[in-house]
Amino acid sequence: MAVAVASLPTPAPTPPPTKQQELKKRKQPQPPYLPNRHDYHPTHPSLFRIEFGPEGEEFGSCLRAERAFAKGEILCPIRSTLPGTKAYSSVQVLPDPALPSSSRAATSRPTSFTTAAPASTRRHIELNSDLLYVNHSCDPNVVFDVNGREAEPSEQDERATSDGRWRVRAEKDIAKGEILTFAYFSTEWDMDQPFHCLCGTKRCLGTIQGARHIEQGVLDGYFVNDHILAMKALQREEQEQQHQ
Ligand SMILES: C[S@@+](CC[C@H](N)C(=O)[O-])C[C@H]1O[C@@H](n2cnc3c(N)ncnc32)[C@H](O)[C@@H]1O
Repeated sequence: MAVAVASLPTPAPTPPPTKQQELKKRKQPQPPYLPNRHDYHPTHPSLFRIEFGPEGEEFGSCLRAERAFAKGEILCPIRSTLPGTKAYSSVQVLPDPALPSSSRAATSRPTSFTTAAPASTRRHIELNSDLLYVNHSCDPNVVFDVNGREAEPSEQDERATSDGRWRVRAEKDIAKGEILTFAYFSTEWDMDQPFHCLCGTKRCLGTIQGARHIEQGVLDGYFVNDHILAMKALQREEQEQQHQ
């Protein structure tokens, strides 16, 4: 039976979705490392473990320290990573192609999580471990130092300190049970999925979009990786040229 359209109440206009709602609706690509909360085997059991958020709540999980760490201590090398593409789950380790072609500059960008780019040319990597669950904070307690090169898989010592190898380092004294956080803009130039930061610290910068959107003076207060510093220098040069 046909419904008389004129008899239907006029629907209230629907407000346009907020950016946050848009992001939530967007289908997330699945990172290669996705632990099963019901059968979880920590990748670094003596160092940290995932605290899973409420089931069904996207991004509600975090990583907690399993023991105390002293400021400056290496928590672990970053190794056994996989090639990635720009995504909420990946970490940028080389500059963007349009930006300075330093000796570490990459070739073309990988197009999927599993694209087999040689390690020396990967611009984004998937951590492929519980480190994926380190949230962002504007006052972080660890740094992801991805200067140099990936730590060797053969390194047996979880806390190897060899220079020039990627590692996670304590930025402050960390107590057992503390949530581990790093500043995402210390690795990311222009993030795939900006988000409204909920770190709740006095230093909170609000929306986190990557280093491209942060003043150098603010970045000066943080550990920032070389590829970000290089891109920041080029950005300044370009801005100066535009003002001439
Ligand atoms: C690599 S995941 C980190 C783990 C994530 N919490 C989870 O449960 O899968 C990165 C995403 O976590 C969320 N996130 C991380 N730090 C955050 C923060 N300080 N405030 C709000 N959301 C955050 C964002 O959605 C971000 O895109």
